[in-house]
Amino acid sequence: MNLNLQDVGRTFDGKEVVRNVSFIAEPGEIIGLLGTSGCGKSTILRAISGLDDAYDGRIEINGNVSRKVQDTTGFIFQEPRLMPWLTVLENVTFGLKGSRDEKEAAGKRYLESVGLGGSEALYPRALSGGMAQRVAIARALVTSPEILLLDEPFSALDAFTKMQLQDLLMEIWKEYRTTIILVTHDIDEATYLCDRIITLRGQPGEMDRVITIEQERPRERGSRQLAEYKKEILGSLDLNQSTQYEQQINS
Ligand SMILES: Nc1ncnc2c1ncn2[C@@H]1O[C@H](COP(=O)(O)OP(=O)(O)OP(=O)(O)O)[C@@H](O)[C@H]1O
Repeated sequence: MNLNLQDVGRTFDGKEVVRNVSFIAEPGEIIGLLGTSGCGKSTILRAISGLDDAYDGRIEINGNVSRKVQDTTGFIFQEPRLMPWLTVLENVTFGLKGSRDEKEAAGKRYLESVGLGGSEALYPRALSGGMAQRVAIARALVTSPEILLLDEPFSALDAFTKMQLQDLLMEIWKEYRTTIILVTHDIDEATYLCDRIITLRGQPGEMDRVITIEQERPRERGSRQLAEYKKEILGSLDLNQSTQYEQQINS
């Protein structure tokens, strides 16, 4: 899946919040969008997703312009957004086309691949935050998306679960080679997962740097090389506009 953004911008009620965002994501590439709060990361993701069609500029998916939600796009949000009255398996297969047997088989397969084989009959209330987010990942994958849009998918999780799910995402990516656009506040997460990181800054948010992470996978968390990238990214962010990164400067 090739994704091409050309001069994408967005204005809400006369207020410009995103300006001139352009980049190409090659098939299988993982691109991180990083920037201080309010610089327009989620707005860009919503434009790519087709959930918002009132943006300026042009977004092409595999060479086609479309302002509608695509079947080939999967979403994972910060919170799992599961339906409490449906079982884990029903949550994953909800809205899927095909016979009941086909849907169940697909749901089970993807639950297995996120480490939740055997949990099909549970209800969301019985799940930990990490398990619930695994269900959300399975639900996104079950449609065989060519592009995955991730909006701070792990930021509500504790540090340990977060690392487990980042590694799970890497395993899934190795298998399916899905193009991934990842919005995150976590610089370590971005340097660990992404091929390229786009930093955004200002109001309206504009692209500042595009940083290619030239490191083989699997990467080593906390390595000297990733620390160098982190320094470069911190140098690009509007830190005086945000307290969000203070903790990350010191870690
Ligand atoms: N539907 C909307 N109507 C009006 N303003 C909006 C709307 N959606 C977003 N905005 C504004 O656009 C700006 C960018 O918001 P957005 O959520 O994209 O930022 P963000 O970088 O993802 O922030 P955060 O990191 O805090 O999630 C903000 O000033 C926000 O208030």
